[in-house]
Amino acid sequence: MTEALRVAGLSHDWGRKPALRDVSFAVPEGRFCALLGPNGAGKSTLMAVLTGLIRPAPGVVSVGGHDLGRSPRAALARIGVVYQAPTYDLDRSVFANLKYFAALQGLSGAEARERIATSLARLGMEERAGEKVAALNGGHRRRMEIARALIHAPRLLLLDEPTVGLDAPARAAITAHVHALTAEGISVLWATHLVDELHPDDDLVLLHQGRVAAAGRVDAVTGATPLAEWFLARTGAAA
Ligand SMILES: Nc1ncnc2c1ncn2[C@@H]1O[C@H](COP(=O)(O)OP(=O)(O)OP(=O)(O)O)[C@@H](O)[C@H]1O
Repeated sequence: MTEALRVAGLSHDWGRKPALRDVSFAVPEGRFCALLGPNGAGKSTLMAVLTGLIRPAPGVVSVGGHDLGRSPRAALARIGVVYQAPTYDLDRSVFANLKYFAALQGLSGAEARERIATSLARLGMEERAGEKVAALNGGHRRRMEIARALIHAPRLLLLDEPTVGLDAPARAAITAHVHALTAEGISVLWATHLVDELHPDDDLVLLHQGRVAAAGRVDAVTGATPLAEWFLARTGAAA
């Protein structure tokens, strides 16, 4: 199977504090991979490396066959990112927010409009294009950010705890929308500490104290044990 992402032997220290230790895993094309870990496990640090904020050494991170350390531009062009902290202009419309991002990607005119419409439709947000972001609820704001991350047609979508602060129905809707993207061949790496966001046939990378503590298909790695119980037993964290 072709790989959308490969991480091989990644370590990172914040000063003298180790945050990631020899992290290795792969996300095949068209798969939803949950990066599951309790607070402080290293999820955001890993996302910072994958999005180029911390540059990895050559040979450590490969995106669709492009080495992030050697060819960051080619690697990053294949990635869409939804950061943990929201980033949008509240006083402008959904369309205007996406148009601004499209322009940053070098897209304009009819092509930009078409990409914006397609991206919003994927998240069930086409009806809201003309609404001011300030008028949207938290779930719709997040869906707008996910649509925005898809405008440049990335093959890999990275999301860092995208449902933080949302109520249960909004979390369920966003989780379902992002799972559905894999049917189009988009690969997803979804950082979370909430086990109910994972499906049994998803891939899972369990990060604990900066190390990969388990990896594989959710149902295969957990066996007969409920995921919440399995997670608690391995990390001591409440799910
Ligand atoms: N900018 C930073 N400077 C110093 N230490 C940091 C920085 N960012 C993270 N750390 C430390 O690195 C470790 C991993 O943190 P990280 O934020 O990557 O974990 P996380 O799994 O994303 O946790 P959370 O779910 O709380 O966001 C923690 O010990 C944290 O204190």
